Amino acid sequence: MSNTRNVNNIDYHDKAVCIENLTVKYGETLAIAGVSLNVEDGDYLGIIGPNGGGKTTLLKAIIGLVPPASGEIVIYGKKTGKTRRLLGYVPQVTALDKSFPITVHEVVLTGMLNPSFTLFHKYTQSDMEKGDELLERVGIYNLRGRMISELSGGEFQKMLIARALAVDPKLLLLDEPTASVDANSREQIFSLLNELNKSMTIILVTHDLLAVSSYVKTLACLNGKLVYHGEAELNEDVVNALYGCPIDLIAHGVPHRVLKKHKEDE
Ligand SMILES: Nc1ncnc2c1ncn2[C@@H]1O[C@H](COP(=O)(O)OP(=O)(O)OP(=O)(O)O)[C@@H](O)[C@H]1O
Repeated sequence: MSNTRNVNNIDYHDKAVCIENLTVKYGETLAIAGVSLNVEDGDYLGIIGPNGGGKTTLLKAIIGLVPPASGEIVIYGKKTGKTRRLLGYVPQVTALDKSFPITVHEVVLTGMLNPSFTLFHKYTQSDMEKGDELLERVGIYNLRGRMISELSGGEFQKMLIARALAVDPKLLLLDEPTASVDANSREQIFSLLNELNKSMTIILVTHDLLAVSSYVKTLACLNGKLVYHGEAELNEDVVNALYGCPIDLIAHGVPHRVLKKHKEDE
């Protein structure tokens, strides 16, 4: 993938994400191995898999936060490192300090900063207005002056989505945006993501298997390597390869048990 057209004559500008044979290590720990994955422009991809399966690592590699040990990633025809203005990122909330003394509006404004900003950066009036518009868009304008320590889980996630939208991304990446949110906020977040998907590609890492069939367009299953990539309806073999145990899923909006019970459960 040294240029934007490979031997198969695929134009990488047409794709949101092209990942070829990606391996990422942390020291001696192999986090993901040999992952190849193409994401179409306009897709809404869900990534699922067990704890430690490499989901967060894959997102971080796409963003350029962790370097590949081998393999290549191209985002809308650009190599990682040159894609900042294309990407919006909603990290796992556990990676953030909720006690930091900052308001909701101020957090959203930080999404507009580029890496060369100084401590004395002054936002313009249009930055301030854009911050307000983004808060309106995610439905929490009324909370603009509130300290982030005083937000519910759902409000916090909506604020992070607003911040990620500050660069007007073509690709929005979210790491478990419905973790620790109530059922009502969960619905609101998925409805917001559906709306956003009309104008941007979305990649969503989730443990929320209920969301998988109901909301996303395509699905990738990661357990160190890519076990499955395709339509958003799982079959027994894939779930078994991923989790190796019975698990509740929603298919066509109807809860059912995808795998047979373990012998000891009977
Ligand atoms: N900073 C790090 N240093 C060392 N090892 C790491 C680091 N981050 C992740 N790992 C390891 O890499 C592997 C993949 O982790 P990763 O967080 O990507 O998985 P995940 O699928 O997102 O897990 P979870 O569902 O629990 O969030 C795990 O073995 C993890 O322990």
